[in-house]
Amino acid sequence: MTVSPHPAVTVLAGPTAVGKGTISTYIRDNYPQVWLSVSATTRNPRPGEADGVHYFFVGPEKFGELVQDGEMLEWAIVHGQNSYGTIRSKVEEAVAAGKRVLLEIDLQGARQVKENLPEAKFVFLAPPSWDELVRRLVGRGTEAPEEQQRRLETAKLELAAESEFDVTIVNDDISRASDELVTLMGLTPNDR
Ligand SMILES: Nc1nc2c(ncn2[C@@H]2O[C@H](COP(=O)(O)OP(=O)(O)O)[C@@H](O)[C@H]2O)c(=O)[nH]1
Ligand SMILES: Nc1ncnc2c1ncn2[C@@H]1O[C@H](COP(=O)(O)OP(=O)(O)O)[C@@H](O)[C@H]1O
Repeated sequence: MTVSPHPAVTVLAGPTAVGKGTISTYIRDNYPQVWLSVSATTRNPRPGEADGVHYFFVGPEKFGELVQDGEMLEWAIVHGQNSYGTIRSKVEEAVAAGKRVLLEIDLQGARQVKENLPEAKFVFLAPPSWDELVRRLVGRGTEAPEEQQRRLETAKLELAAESEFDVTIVNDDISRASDELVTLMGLTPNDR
C-alpha cells in the first residue's frame, strides 16, 4: 500500500501548555486553506468563544448521545474534567470536499484516531525544553498551583509518547512552527 505523503487528515497533539491552542488560533487566523476541525465539548464557553467557531458547546447529555450514536471519531475526558470529541461526519464531509483537515486534540484522542483512521498524519508538538514548558504553563496563569503540578505529571507521560508520532514540530516560535505544520500538510504557507 502506498501512503500518500500528504494525507487529508493531520492530527496535532502534544503536552499541556506546549501551545496547541495558540497554534490552532494562529492557523485559524492566518491560513484559511486549512480546515480546522471544531470539536464538541462539555466545558463552558470562555469570554470571546463562539459556538461552532471554537467549539460546539454541548451539555453532558447531548455529548453522551453523540458517543452512543457512534458520531465521534474519537473522544476523551481531558484533565479529568470535561469531555471533548471530534464529530466524525464533519471531518468526513470536509475530506470529501477535498479539504486539508487539522485535528488539534489530546494524546488519548490521537491514539483513537490512529485506530480509526490510521492513514492520517500524526504530528507531535514539542516544547523547546522542559523548563520552557513549565514557564508556559505557569505563565498562562489559568490553573491553580495544585492543578499545574497535576498537569506537569501528565505532561511527563505525554512527552514520553513522542515516538508514537510520525513527526515532531518544536514550538519555538508560533509563526515558524505553524508554517512547518502547514507545509507538512502539503499546503503553501505563503498562501495565507
Ligand atoms: N481528545 C480530544 N481532545 C480535545 C479535543 N478538542 C480539544 N481537545 C483537547 O482538550 C484540551 C483542553 O482544551 P481547552 O478546553 O481549549 O483548554 P486549554 O487547552 O487548557 O486552553 C487540549 O489539550 C485540547 O488538545 C477533541 O475533540 N478531542
Ligand atoms: N512559541 C511560543 N513561544 C512562547 N510562548 C508560547 C508559544 N506558544 C504558546 N505560548 C504560550 O504558552 C502558553 C500555553 O499555550 P496554549 O496554547 O494555551 O497551550 P495548550 O493549548 O497546548 O495547552 C500560553 O500562555 C501561550 O501564549
